[in-house]
Amino acid sequence: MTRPDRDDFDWTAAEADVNGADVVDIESARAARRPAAAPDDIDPDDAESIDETPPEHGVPVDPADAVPAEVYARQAARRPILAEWARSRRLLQAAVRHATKDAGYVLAYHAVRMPKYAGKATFYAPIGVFRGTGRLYAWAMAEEGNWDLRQAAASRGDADAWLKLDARRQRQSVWRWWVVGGIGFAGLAGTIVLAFGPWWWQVFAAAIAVPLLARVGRPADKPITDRVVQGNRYRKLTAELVRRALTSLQMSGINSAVAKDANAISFPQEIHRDGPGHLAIVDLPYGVEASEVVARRGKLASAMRLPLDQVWPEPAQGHTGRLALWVGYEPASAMKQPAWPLLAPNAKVDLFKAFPFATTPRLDVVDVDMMFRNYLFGGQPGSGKTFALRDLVLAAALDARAEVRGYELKGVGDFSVLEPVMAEYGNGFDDETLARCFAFIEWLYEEARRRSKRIEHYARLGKAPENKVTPELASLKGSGLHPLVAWFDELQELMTSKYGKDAGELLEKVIKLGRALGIIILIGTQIPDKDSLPTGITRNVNSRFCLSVADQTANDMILGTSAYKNGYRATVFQPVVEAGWGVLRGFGKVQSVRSYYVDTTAAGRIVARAVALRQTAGTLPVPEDQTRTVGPVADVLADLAQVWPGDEKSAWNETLCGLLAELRPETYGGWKSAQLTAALKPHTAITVTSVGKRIEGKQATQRGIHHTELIAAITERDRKRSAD
Ligand SMILES: Nc1ncnc2c1ncn2[C@@H]1O[C@H](COP(=O)(O)OP(=O)(O)OP(=O)(O)O)[C@@H](O)[C@H]1O
Repeated sequence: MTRPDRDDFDWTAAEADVNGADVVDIESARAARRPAAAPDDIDPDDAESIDETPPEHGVPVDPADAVPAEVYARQAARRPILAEWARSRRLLQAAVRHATKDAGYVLAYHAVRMPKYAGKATFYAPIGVFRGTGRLYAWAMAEEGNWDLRQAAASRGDADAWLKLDARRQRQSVWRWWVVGGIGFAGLAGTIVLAFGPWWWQVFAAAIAVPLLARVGRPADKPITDRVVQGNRYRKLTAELVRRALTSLQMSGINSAVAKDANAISFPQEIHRDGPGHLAIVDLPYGVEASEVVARRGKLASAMRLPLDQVWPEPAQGHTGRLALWVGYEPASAMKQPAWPLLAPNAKVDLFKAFPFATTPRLDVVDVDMMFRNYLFGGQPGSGKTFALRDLVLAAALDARAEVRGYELKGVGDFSVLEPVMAEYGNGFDDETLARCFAFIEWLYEEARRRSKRIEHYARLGKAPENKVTPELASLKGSGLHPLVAWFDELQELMTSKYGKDAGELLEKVIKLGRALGIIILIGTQIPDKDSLPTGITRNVNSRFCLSVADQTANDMILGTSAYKNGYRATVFQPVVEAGWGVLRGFGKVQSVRSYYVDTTAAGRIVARAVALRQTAGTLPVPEDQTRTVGPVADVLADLAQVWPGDEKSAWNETLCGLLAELRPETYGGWKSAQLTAALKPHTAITVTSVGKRIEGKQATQRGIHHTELIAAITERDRKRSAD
């Protein structure tokens, strides 16, 4: 090594520095600097094969081994072996159904145009004969093969080259003429055979030959068959379409996030086929809730240029920002809902088991059961709640054990078709019907009390292990624990009448008490506010079906507090147009479903079957006898008259309750003044009022009734009975 010749350099110090440093082998140092991964396939001399990815800085914040392996395994998104639509019977069926439907459509489309096609084909076929012959001749002459070369030789005046090229053409043409000759001979033979063969041979040959010749003879821009116009029947759901739709909702949370990061809307699963449509699971930008998108269903449909009932956004499982957007191949209104399975001639219902009640937008069947449940149906006029409620009553009719009683307080007679199987039925909103309905609720309460005693008895015998009605007890004749289905349509009519307050309180008690005792309450209401539907009832009902409603308050009255906030919004349905659609809650996943549509004729068929079943089981109610078997209300007037204290003109309720309890402790035991007031409500002749009395020289006032009014009520009742 030559040292630089500089006089002022301290060589001794420099040597010492170098001695202190590590001496490194340059090759091994380079090797160490290269990335450890895949050292074999990197050629150090080839710059292009060197991995230039920047080295990772530090370890991951949450090292992989800190998360349990099984959690990782659960989270690992494996791609399915089979396509989503081929993995389940249901999806496969839906896909096949869709394909068949499409094929059927195309077939039908062409079938009706057959005469037109036949005319066109007959017109073009002769042209095809000439054009085909011309083409065959040109092919046999093999003129086209080296035409350009021969032309060039001719223009150059190169006779030698031209002759050689033409000889080549002739050679090619020879075998082609043989082929043409063969075809001609076969054609001739075929024609002779056809001429002498049976007629259908000729038809068959024409069916093949005419379209082929027409195909050759038609101008290139005039196809024989019409185009099957698909229009925008269905728009395939793509990530781009979903992104565009979501950003068109003008939601600041989405738009600002997407402006910063185009991938702020992500898809944890690929968009896949699901039933007759496609499902996109979407992770919305941070902080945006799926419910906010659900509320904008109309805008979403507009952004996709699709009818409203083709677009079904729902909150998805996982987190509140996950949206399940299902888009059908066609609008739900165009998809034919299958017939209600209970219309089948041998369908029966066991109220302890689930039966089909509705279908989802994907046409999956949704089953419901009725035992140990109370139902609340709500929706604005034309939402389809009466029809939905009637479905349940029809199902109940098909269980011969069930006793069906109910009132429709609209007065239209939607349920009159069920009259033959109902032990009690009222229709109307006049005072008398309302009074009967109220008396029925009181009877229900008494019935619940009676049933609780019966359950206690059977529990002691070991026949009701959970102190609940069992299928065996329900079937046991004389147990008095058979399913009792009590339905009320347009209950708001009763709740806003003078009976409302007491009826509400009693019905709440029945709902709470009766659930385990086989009493099933079904309520339909149009105005779900707290005057029309006491909160005590809405709170205690465990199965809810909210059809089209106008606002959030109504929605949450039916579906429960926060339902609207959580994205379960029946406000998105339009009355009449989307009749029967609603949000069903209480059966696993909260979802939008459409109740089966059963018109009155079909309902009549079910009732006829229910009558037959009940005749066999001996449970068909006697039409004339619609009175309840046991009921304090029926006898309370007579009982009061019997216990009336001497010739008093008026009496306090409290005194009367004590006397009634002495007369019939099993019925009146524990009655308070308010209960007597409620029991007397149906009898308009009696007014419970303040009655003053002098007791031991002191004046005291309490609620009570007058004897004259009691007598008047009895007279009126007797008059009505004889008139009936
Ligand atoms: N599941 C359904 N599928 C299709 N159409 C339905 C369905 N249910 C009801 N409809 C239609 O909607 C109309 C209104 O239904 P329904 O009488 O049950 O409404 P409603 O909510 O009870 O209205 P209102 O309070 O005025 O009585 C019915 O005449 C029927 O044609």
